[in-house]
Amino acid sequence: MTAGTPIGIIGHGAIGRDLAERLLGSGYHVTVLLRAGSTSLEAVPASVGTVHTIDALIGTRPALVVEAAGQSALQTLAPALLSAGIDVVAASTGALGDPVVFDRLATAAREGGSRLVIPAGALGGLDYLAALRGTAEASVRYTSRKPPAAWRAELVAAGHDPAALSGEIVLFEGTAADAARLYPRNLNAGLTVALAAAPTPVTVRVIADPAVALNTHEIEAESDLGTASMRFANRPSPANPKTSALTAASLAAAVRRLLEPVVL
Ligand SMILES: NC(=O)C1=CN([C@@H]2O[C@H](COP(=O)(O)OP(=O)(O)OC[C@H]3O[C@@H](n4cnc5c(N)ncnc54)[C@H](OP(=O)(O)O)[C@@H]3O)[C@@H](O)[C@H]2O)C=CC1
Ligand SMILES: O=C([O-])CC(=O)C(=O)O
Repeated sequence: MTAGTPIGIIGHGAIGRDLAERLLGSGYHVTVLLRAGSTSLEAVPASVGTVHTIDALIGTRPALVVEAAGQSALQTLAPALLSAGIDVVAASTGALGDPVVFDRLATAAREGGSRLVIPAGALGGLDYLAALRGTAEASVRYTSRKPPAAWRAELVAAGHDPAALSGEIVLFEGTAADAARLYPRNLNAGLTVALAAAPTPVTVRVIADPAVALNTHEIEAESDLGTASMRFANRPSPANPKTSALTAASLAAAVRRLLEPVVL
């Protein structure tokens, strides 16, 4: 990285704001894409550039762009960046559960000579899951376990009082794609696990658990190579309780990995 290397970020919410601070601190020049009239504009510091269109972001000639805005932003904005030869680091990986979206982005990257990068986000251990490819009898289970406060609306809709749960409630069990579609702001991590482990099948469970205080992600893998059990207990972002504070730190690590000469 040379000082002042331009980086783009889509979104300036809990993740985008934290990430921008981290990148500024490392000497990058940051430009944020926000919709005109967005309330997030108020919190953008003077040291960060702002643009309102994808063409204007491309015009800043970013070394790469990080999406931290939501599944629909990834789906609609990433193709133009990838086609223009700009690598995109995607936070909202859940959008890739739709095979049409996945193919559109993969085609844009192939044709533009760029890469769509899937970061670990709120998790870790993706290298282990990727290594299972081609291994017999492999299976992976991912469990998202968050405090009832993170699932207030869903619990009420299912007839539960979020403040009075005596034990865990399984809200969902099924595929990562269905989980990411049903819970677009909470279950990107399940799709990240599925992308890393593919074609190993992944079962996803979503649990509201009064016994946990943190956003907890559990990954269990079994195969001919052995077993793995990983657990990440993340503090929520102060700006958004659905989002783990780890996510912005993980995106900053992904930027370093892509732009610095020694790759971990
Ligand atoms: N991979 C992972 O492990 C994780 C992924 N995520 C993903 O990251 C996303 C962002 O999380 P978080 O920062 O907590 O969310 P926030 O709601 O705090 O912030 C979202 C930001 O994106 C902006 N935004 C939304 N849509 C667009 C758009 N089309 N164009 C430009 N800006 C847009 C919002 O501005 P405004 O609405 O004012 O326009 C806001 O600034 C989540 O929705 C989720 O998809 C989150 C946690 C973990
Ligand atoms: O940040 C988290 O704990 C996970 C999350 O919201 C997501 O996967 O979308």
